[in-house]
Amino acid sequence: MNETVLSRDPAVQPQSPKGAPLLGCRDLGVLRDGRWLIRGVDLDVRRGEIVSIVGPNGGGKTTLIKSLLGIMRPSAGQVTRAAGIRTGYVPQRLAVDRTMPLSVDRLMTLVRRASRAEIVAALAQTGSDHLVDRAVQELSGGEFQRVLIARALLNRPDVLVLDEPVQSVDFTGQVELYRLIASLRDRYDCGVLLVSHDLHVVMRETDRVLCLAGHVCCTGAPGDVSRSPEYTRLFGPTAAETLAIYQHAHDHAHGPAGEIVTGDAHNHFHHHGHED
Ligand SMILES: Nc1ncnc2c1ncn2[C@@H]1O[C@H](COP(=O)(O)OP(=O)(O)OP(=O)(O)O)[C@@H](O)[C@H]1O
Repeated sequence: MNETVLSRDPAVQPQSPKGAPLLGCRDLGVLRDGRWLIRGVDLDVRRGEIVSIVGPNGGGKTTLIKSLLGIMRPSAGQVTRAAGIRTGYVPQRLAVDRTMPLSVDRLMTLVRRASRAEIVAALAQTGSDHLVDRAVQELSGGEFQRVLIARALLNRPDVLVLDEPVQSVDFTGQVELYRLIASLRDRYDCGVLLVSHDLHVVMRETDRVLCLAGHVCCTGAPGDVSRSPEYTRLFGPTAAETLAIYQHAHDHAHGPAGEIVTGDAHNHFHHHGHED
């Protein structure tokens, strides 16, 4: 493992202290085709913390991170970004066709140039340097995700943004991947923003959770987590079986677009509320 190749050069960019806000938004909204995909979202990712965005399909998780990264244009509110920070992004989907012949080495440099030494060093950070000459289409789901994380590390990010990093990975692999992400946070003292469908594995390594269903349903520390039938309905029975679930009382419902619906909430998309 070569720490020096990827280490930050303080002469080039002084690092802000732990806890310093790096990336976030205020009252962020994205309107497309007359529909608010997300609305009124406040978020901060600070140096040294892992923030997880959870929520149902179509809840706007990808929309939020793409807006934070400048890939999608917000329609309301503000993105806040500390001066000079670098981001590393592990997208949910890659524009490259995984069935096309492509080596890991080449995949690593599709978006930004890097030397062979830098590529191998980045891969080593995710325990995948032995894969450098392999064909991408031969990789397992877990190996592929590790390579993508290594690729994001090439940018020496202050904030690592991962959109569903454990997709196509089995349960044990998911635990290992989240441990890896936590160890990268410790090693680089970066902030981490990650998206997940569910709560159960992500909770073990996360500092703060934001539940997004068009708007922020709730946000807080995983220490506040406990079981809740409403969350079981939202995230499925696995979440309830494997982990305490985010603590909040449930007092409203959301319609299909995430809007708050009052009245007979049980007939709606999901039903929950806030303690705070
Ligand atoms: N550019 C766009 N124009 C119009 N609608 C969009 C656009 N991008 C996303 N959407 C819609 O916005 C909603 C939120 O999508 P998004 O991908 O952000 O949700 P998500 O929470 O990441 O979902 P998933 O968990 O399925 O990945 C969806 O209904 C989607 O179809």
